[in-house]
Amino acid sequence: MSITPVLQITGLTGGYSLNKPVLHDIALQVQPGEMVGLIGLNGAGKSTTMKHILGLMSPHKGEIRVNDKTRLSDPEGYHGALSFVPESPLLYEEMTVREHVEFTARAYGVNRSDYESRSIQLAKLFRMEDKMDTLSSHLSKGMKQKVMIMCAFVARPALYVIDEPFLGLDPLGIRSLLDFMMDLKKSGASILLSSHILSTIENYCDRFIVLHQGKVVASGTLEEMTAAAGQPGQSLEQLFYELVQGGQ
Ligand SMILES: Nc1ncnc2c1ncn2[C@@H]1O[C@H](COP(=O)(O)OP(=O)(O)OP(=O)(O)O)[C@@H](O)[C@H]1O
Repeated sequence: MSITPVLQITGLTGGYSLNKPVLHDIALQVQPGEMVGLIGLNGAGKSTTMKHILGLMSPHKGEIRVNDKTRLSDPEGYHGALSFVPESPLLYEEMTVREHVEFTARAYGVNRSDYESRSIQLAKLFRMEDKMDTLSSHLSKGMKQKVMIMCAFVARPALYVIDEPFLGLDPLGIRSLLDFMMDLKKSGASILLSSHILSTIENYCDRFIVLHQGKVVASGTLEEMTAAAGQPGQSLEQLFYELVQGGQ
């Protein structure tokens, strides 16, 4: 019996205007318990792909399924099954860290005791315990990013969509985030992660999808991709460089 992917994108063409698509016939899957790295140069289409998954943009063509549901067939089931960490923090200046996390937990229907235990765990993990009652406007850049991460992780959806989360995080924050994502994965969650820090994600992601100029130019495990390129043993960074430099 085949397993239903948590995220299945088929034939996605999309972008900001109908006559100038940014994404061209994208196909990708994320299986339960899998962490997939979405990599590409600036402007390759990573964030645009994520905006389509989140339903902030509608495909020109193609289909996106989360837990086998589409946004149109089951909007609640679709949106309730995913949470998002954006590239830049988007916070309410007048709300404290605790209020952000609590508000998000309520929106996802997390019960009180789970909210309490998870928020204590996340505050400790990201060293934010003494900032829980601080207004978001009084936080440093990296702390704001940590609030976005804590909000995404207070819920336990099937799929986390995480756009370049390491920017602004200190080395301890990066390690905490990676360790936490590994724990989530072990518990069966799926993660689609975009990042430019290839040397870091190389050791954490199960598979990679290389986007270049809005197209998938390679995908698979590092071993599969390096074998396909005839370069076994290459690092992700070396392979990526060779895959994209020809198209510049
Ligand atoms: N709001 C927008 N309106 C019009 N075009 C946009 C908009 N946002 C992005 N684009 C264009 O879409 C293309 C893909 O951009 P996207 O933000 O998806 O790239 P990315 O891979 O996430 O890059 P980065 O690594 O810099 O975050 C680029 O050509 C960009 O100029």
